[in-house]
Amino acid sequence: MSLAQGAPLLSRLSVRDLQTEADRAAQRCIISSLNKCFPKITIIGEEGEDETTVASGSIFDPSTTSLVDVTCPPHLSSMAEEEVVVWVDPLDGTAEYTQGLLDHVTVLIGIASGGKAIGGIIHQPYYNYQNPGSDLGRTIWGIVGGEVGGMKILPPPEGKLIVTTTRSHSSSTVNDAISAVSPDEVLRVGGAGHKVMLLLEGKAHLYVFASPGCKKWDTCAPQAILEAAGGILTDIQGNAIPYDASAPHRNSTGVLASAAGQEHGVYLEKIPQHVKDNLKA
Ligand SMILES: Nc1ncnc2c1ncn2[C@@H]1O[C@H](COP(=O)(O)O)[C@@H](O)[C@H]1OP(=O)(O)O
Ligand SMILES: [Mg+2]
Ligand SMILES: [Mg+2]
Ligand SMILES: [Mg+2]
Repeated sequence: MSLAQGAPLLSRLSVRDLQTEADRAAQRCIISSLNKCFPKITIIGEEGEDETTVASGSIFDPSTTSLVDVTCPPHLSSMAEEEVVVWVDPLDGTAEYTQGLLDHVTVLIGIASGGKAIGGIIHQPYYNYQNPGSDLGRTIWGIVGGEVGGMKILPPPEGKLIVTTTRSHSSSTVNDAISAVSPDEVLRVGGAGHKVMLLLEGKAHLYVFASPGCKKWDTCAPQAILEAAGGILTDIQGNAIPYDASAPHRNSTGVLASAAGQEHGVYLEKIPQHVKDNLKA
């Protein structure tokens, strides 16, 4: 089914946390398909486990895609299937999706091993939806220590600082962290996947989110692609985010991500102590 078909069937998990039939159907499709091809991996999806046992009807076969032609970096080539943890966000940017901001929506599949993000896919189903005649949708992927594909990586403009952050989960702590880095421009857009894509496309230098709202399925795929492209994603204290299967789902200490070539450590030092203290693990 298309994502748009799910829009009317909206559930409300909390005032700030929505779920649509599109979230549930996309997760059923992705997890059924991955389970079929890779029965020994651990898959953790945003929308819970009970939804994943029933196949949605459309199952994809990864062996038919061009990704199988990609050379695996040597440090990953001997990994056992059992070591792999896949974090699935079937629809990132649900709030924006329900409001018709379709280009903020992404599908995130993050691959981890040894607690680290090692690979990721960001699918942006509605890319170009406002440009009739252009190809609709795009899929970006990356392997840490290997290649990035599906888009041209561009550097952000020099001589200014553009920060991207949440548009639907703001707070005074979120805003204090942004002010502290003195941005020239702030892009408030939806979705963790979409914001990291702005870093990859050279439209923003930094992604600042001093809030516990993001989860591992929001950051695993974007982090892997960003790192493959030379960028950095940590929590707001500068610590690595753990992606092993027993890690808490919530990124309780926030997110700071920087495009390739940016001084991640310098921006971390600018985040005020009261913001860091508000986001204790
Ligand atoms: N307070 C929150 N409650 C639930 N999900 C959140 C919250 N804050 C962030 N998220 C998730 O992180 C993503 C990025 O946040 P934001 O767009 O606010 O920057 C959101 O699209 C949402 O993912 P999802 O849409 O998959 O539920
Ligand atoms: Mg959600
Ligand atoms: Mg999400
Ligand atoms: Mg989601």
